[in-house]
Amino acid sequence: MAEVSIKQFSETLNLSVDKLISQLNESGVKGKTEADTISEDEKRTLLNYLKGLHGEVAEDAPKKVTLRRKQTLNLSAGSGSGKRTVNVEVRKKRTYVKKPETTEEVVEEVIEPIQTEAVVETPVVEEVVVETVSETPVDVVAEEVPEEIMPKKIDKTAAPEIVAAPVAAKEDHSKAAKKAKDQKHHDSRKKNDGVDGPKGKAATKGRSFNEGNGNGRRPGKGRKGQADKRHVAQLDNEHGFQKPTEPVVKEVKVPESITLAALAEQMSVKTGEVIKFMMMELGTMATINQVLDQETAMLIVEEMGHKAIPFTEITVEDEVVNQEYHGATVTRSPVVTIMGHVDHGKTSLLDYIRKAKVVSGEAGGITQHIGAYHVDTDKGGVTFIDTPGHAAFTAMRARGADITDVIVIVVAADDGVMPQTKEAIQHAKASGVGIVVAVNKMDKETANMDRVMQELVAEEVIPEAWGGDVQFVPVSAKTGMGIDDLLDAISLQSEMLELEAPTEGPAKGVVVESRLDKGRGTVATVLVQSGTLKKGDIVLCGMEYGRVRLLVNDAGQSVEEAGPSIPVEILGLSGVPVAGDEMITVESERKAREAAVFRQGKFKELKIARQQKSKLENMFNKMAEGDIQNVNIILKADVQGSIEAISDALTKLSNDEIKVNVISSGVGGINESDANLAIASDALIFGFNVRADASAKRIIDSEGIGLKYYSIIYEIVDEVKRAVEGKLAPDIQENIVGVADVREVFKAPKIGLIAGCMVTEGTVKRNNPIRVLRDNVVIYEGNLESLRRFKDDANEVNKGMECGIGVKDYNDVKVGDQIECYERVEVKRTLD
Ligand SMILES: Nc1nc2c(ncn2[C@@H]2O[C@H](COP(=O)(O)OP(=O)(O)OP(=O)(O)O)[C@@H](O)[C@H]2O)c(=O)[nH]1
Repeated sequence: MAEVSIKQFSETLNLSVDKLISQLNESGVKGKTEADTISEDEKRTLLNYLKGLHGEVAEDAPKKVTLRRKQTLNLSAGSGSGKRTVNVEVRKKRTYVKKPETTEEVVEEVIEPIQTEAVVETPVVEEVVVETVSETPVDVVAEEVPEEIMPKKIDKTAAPEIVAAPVAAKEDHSKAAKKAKDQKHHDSRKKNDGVDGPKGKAATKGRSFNEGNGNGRRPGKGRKGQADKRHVAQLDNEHGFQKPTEPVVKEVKVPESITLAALAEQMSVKTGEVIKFMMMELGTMATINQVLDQETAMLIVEEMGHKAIPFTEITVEDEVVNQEYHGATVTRSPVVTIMGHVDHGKTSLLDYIRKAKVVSGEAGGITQHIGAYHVDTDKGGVTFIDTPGHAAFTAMRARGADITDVIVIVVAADDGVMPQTKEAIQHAKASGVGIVVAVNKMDKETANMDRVMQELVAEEVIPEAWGGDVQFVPVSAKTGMGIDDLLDAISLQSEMLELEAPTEGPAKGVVVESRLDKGRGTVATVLVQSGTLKKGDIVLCGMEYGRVRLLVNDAGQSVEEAGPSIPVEILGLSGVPVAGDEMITVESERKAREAAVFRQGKFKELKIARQQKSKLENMFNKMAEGDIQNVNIILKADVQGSIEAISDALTKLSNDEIKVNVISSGVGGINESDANLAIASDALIFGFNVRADASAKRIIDSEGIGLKYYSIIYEIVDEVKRAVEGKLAPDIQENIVGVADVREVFKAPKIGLIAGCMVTEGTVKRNNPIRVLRDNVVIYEGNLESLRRFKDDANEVNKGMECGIGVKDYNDVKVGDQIECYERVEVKRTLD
């Protein structure tokens, strides 16, 4: 806590400077002036002194906080003019003892004795004290009793009011203050409960209104409260502190954590009062911005005379995500992912099953690729995820979508276990999903089932035939041999899983594929997991939402609904969701939109955090601090030679503390799989003379992956080297300023080849260097010879405009190429 001056502290305490100084003197903190600061220790000394003065225990003793609750009931007895109303007051007192060393709280309940004229114990569950407050014929109350003296009608549900404890005016101040303090716990609410003010007779012995505030006014809301408050304040000022009093009991919602200032605002009191209260009652020095936990905040609220209601903040998103899924459950089809080494026949197998089981069964249906399809077999339905490969599986799992029930590992009988087979086994084992092995290409002469079995045993995949629990099925995607057996094996495997899902209630599913279709807009393939998704439903899909305009099944037919384990395309989303995003139906579009907006906001925060982390500079800065030991790099390049050279050079930069790993490399543009791998392994992507394709760009942008393009080997190595060494010299940053698509190529007399282009991104500038890209690979680097709009020379051409480009010293531009215009900027790098 920052030090405050005596003057500031006196203002916080609502006390004159002189009074505070004199109290400090008395407590032993001598020689303070207005401008001096007061330390925490000095405040504590003052607090202990004042507590001693109030007859309270010193600071080290357990702290006691008392909470009271009072309820008033209205009982009627008799009838007609003899009808009597008896006000019953139930009091409950709860004392928390806060021990100094521990946070343990001892809770004891005591009965508050009330001085009354007639005390009767009633058989209520809680211990009860009943006080006869008024005896008035009910019938005459409204008309005949003047408001001034009319007993306030009791509303059983009304919250009690509070005023300060009245104290006999003639008592000397110190005595009065002591009494006020003593009686605060006993009396403060008793007089303010809204049942006081009996006609001409004090409800409480020896504490009539006249005696209490000396003005004869009935205690209640408004002026009475102020009068009492003033009075007590005056008395309390003798000691510099006054118990905060509020005329209205508020229901204060207390979240899991709240700042002191926010809590004060909720109670409509000044922050100073809460600080003072905490100091006096809890012996804690608090600041305005101090965050209080729910328990402490509730204690303060209750003790300051309000009603604390604990609550956990529930966002629309929580509400939407945690909705109940109910209804009768039905057995659902298993969801199968096929994995295996390249060329072992994954696609052929999927195609064979699809052709055999879907097209034949659905005459007229147009088979289309939607990323998943459902087949019916004699043993029941099976849903195949039609995005073979580990990348898709990893991408989904990276997003927390474990949709697969069975993994089929395809191993070519003539090739055996290969690196990606091992990888597939690892993926399957990591996900805990059951395996079925399809030994493919059994039609080939060189097929060797035994060899495959032996090699898989070495990978701890033991066939049933050899006493293990994995079914091995010999198949041929070429001849169709064993395909039915494979489907049977899948059904058997899934029977053991007892797959069930509710068919009613809100639908829930996972996005398997998504794209932006020119004619149809956003198209997402969703695999429904539970409930039934219907046309017209409102859905929340990752960060997108919308009303389902159309549902299309895997045969290209429009359908009305889709139940568990059925894949369907949905149209009508606000944007393109990402594979692996969860889809849920939401009752209203407003809620769906709010949840989507909330997620977008949250995502931005995450993205910023990730971007910060994935920036090369930050990565290396962190390394300098010794945080990061491994730097993972995915390297894509135009030719194999560059990959080898760069990989070698980068790996050699590793030292004892830092390891530079090129975890994946390859020839060609940066694709979706590279981007997913970067997410999964927290890697940076380096593109050497290659660019990211559209889908990779989408992931890179949305996930904030670190991506850098280079065209000179020594630059890439040098930059990493400098960064590793922590010498972040000024950086030459390359910015792509414009991209133009080549639409036509024609020969102009004297000038040479002219590319008729459309600028698709940014601005193409006459004087900037350019590169020619073919299929996302750089094929030429140079400058512009000419840039023309119609017949005129132009310095710049903006996005959406056509232009003619002549590339200097290059005559091989073709339709479909891209001309990328870039600039080099020197960016000063700093270590922070
Ligand atoms: N003889 C024979 N050839 C097969 C069989 N299954 C697949 N092939 C052939 O093997 C080659 C690779 O098959 P794909 O289905 O493309 O293999 P894949 O595992 O999907 O390959 P990637 O998609 O590249 O990973 C193709 O030439 C197929 O015709 C089979 O059962 N018998």
